[in-house]
Amino acid sequence: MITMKDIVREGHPALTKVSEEVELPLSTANKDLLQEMIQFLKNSQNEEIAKKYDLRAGVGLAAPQLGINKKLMAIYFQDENGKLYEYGLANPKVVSHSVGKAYLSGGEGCLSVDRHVEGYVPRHARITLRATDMDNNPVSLRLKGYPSIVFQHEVDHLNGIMFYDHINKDNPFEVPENARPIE
Ligand SMILES: CC(C)(C)[C@H](NC(=O)Nc1cc(F)cc(F)c1)C(=O)N(CC(=O)NO)CC1CCCC1
Ligand SMILES: [Zn+2]
Repeated sequence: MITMKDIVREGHPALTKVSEEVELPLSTANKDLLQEMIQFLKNSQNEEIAKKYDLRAGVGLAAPQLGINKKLMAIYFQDENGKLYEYGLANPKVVSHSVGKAYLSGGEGCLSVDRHVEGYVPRHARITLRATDMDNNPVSLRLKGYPSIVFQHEVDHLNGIMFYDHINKDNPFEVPENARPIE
């Protein structure tokens, strides 16, 4: 099972590399990896298991965070309406996005960053994301709000981008042009 010791931390080269697209249809190995990544997120949100294995509660995980530079990412969380987002995705791509921006009013963190980095992380408010899921089906997701932020955070990892790369150096809490806060 994946635990925190398997998650590489900032400074590790895998986090700043552009990852490779994976061959389709997904190999058994890549399917198993996506399944393990989703299981980590589920475990991390289970109080008992998280306590037993000292896991940080995570909503998304990208393969580079395991030192694996493949375009594979896992998402697991429920939005404020209780809608479950459970995805193991290969070769995700943001194919279109809104002009408008959005940011989490509390800023962002990262399972690979063991420090608090303050400031707003401006992202696209709405995106359309295309990928292949674990059953080798093409998926096209139209996302907004918190889900849009989570997916963008993970896709960034596949391109070697960390959340703090988006924070305005001169004024971390500057509200980006036509951006809206997500509470
Ligand atoms: C870095 C961490 C603070 C652990 C962050 N969790 C989070 O934002 N909140 C959270 C977690 C839960 F499990 C349940 C819940 F309701 C809320 C997170 O998982 N990530 C994912 C990550 O590091 N991926 O590489 C960071 C988030 C920042 C914005 C989107 C994802
Ligand atoms: Zn992260």
